[in-house]
Amino acid sequence: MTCVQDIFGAKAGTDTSATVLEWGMSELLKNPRVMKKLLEVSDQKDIEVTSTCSLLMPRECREACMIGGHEIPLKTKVITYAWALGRDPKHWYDAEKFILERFDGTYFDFKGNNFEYIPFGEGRRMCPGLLLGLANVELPLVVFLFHIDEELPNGMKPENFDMTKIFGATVAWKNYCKT
Ligand code: HEM
Repeated sequence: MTCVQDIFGAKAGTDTSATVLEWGMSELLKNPRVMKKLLEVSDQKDIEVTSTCSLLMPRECREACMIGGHEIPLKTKVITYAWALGRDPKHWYDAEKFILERFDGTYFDFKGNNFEYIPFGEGRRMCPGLLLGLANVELPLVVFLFHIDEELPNGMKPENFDMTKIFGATVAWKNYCKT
């Protein structure tokens, strides 16, 4: 059962938005092409950015079933690995690259209808904070876009921008404190 502590204390409502925001800003700094394009379109339409930052979604089987040829008994705990789904080359070209245009003209949404991309989970236990989470991310990101210099400081090159990750329930920046 979800409780108030889950929302405000135990990070579901805070770490998630902060993580998406951090990675969104980092990806934009690392990919000047995307940043430039977003700046161009930002006057014309709303900007929508989501990302898979909660990686592991546990479920318990209500009935025995088969998954990928494996028999899964009743009450087995199964964990959906959202990170791997979002990078599966069966569904995504150049999956490791930050290409926002990949969603142009596709039917994908992020509301749990397409299992290839489930940043907010899916089904009855999907994220109840979806709308607040979007606002938490989109508003600061737009402010960031309007105020950021397109170039990195101190002659730093986008290709040297360190994006090393640490995997847990969310993805953290490994070298967060290093400059
Ligand atoms: C961009 C921001 C956010 C992302 C990417 C995100 C993502 C997720 C994901 C993937 C899950 C697991 C869903 C599943 O198991 O199917 C989840 C659950 C949850 N999220 Fe979020 N979330 C975000 C923001 C928020 C906010 C702002 C709140 C509350 C204010 C919130 C509250 C919760 C709660 C309470 C759950 C547990 C739901 C349950 O177990 O029934 N989330 N979130």
